Amino acid sequence: MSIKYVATSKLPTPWGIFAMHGFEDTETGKEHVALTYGELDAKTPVLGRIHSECLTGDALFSLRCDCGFQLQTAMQNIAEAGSGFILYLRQEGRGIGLLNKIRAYELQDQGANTVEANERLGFAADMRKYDMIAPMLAHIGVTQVRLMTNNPRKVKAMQDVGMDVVERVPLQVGKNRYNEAYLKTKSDALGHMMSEVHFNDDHQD
Ligand SMILES: Nc1nc2c(ncn2[C@@H]2O[C@H](COP(=O)(O)OP(=O)(O)OP(=O)(O)O)[C@@H](O)[C@H]2O)c(=O)[nH]1
Ligand SMILES: [Zn+2]
Repeated sequence: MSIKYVATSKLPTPWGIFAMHGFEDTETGKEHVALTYGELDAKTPVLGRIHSECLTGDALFSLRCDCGFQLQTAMQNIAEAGSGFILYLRQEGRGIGLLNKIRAYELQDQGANTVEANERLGFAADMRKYDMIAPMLAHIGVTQVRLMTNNPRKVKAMQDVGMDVVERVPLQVGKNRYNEAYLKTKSDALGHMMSEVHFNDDHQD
């Protein structure tokens, strides 16, 4: 793993002006982004999120998952807290890539769940790696984190690279009729920590 810092710019958003730091993984060619807001202090726990790319949810308004809702809520929470970070990791589809995720969605349209679909395509349920987070967090000066996630593997990934996860902050948003089964599978088969949540909207067919 070789992560190279490339450049930093401003990123104005509906929630405030973030700084956007670009990184390149020179082995895979993947381009990752860290967003920071406010002053980050290595001696103080910082509110943050590790977010895996989901083109469909983050950019195309898909209701099949909760990704876009989580990203927006995380950015809003950080702005309200006055400081924080988001690592936006380019590992679409839990690491299988966009086109394989569309293949997996096709199988899900025929009745498979999110884990079965991956496995039928010859992939593990979750192919993500988190070894890029250590150099990215070192660059932005974060060592203690209040991590917004429901995924215990992300907490472990941070601890494995020496981060102090002082708190896990649940991030349960965006439940709707189209992602209800997906969220249940995340909880039942992928180990996500989800309590019963109410629907956030009532989208009709
Ligand atoms: N293979 C596959 N990937 C999916 C599917 N639905 C969503 N994804 C991907 O799952 C990933 C979700 O990432 P995150 O939101 O960072 O994380 P998470 O593991 O759900 O954990 P949280 O931090 O609790 O949100 C993204 O890479 C999505 O593209 C699916 O049905 N199949
Ligand atoms: Zn998604």
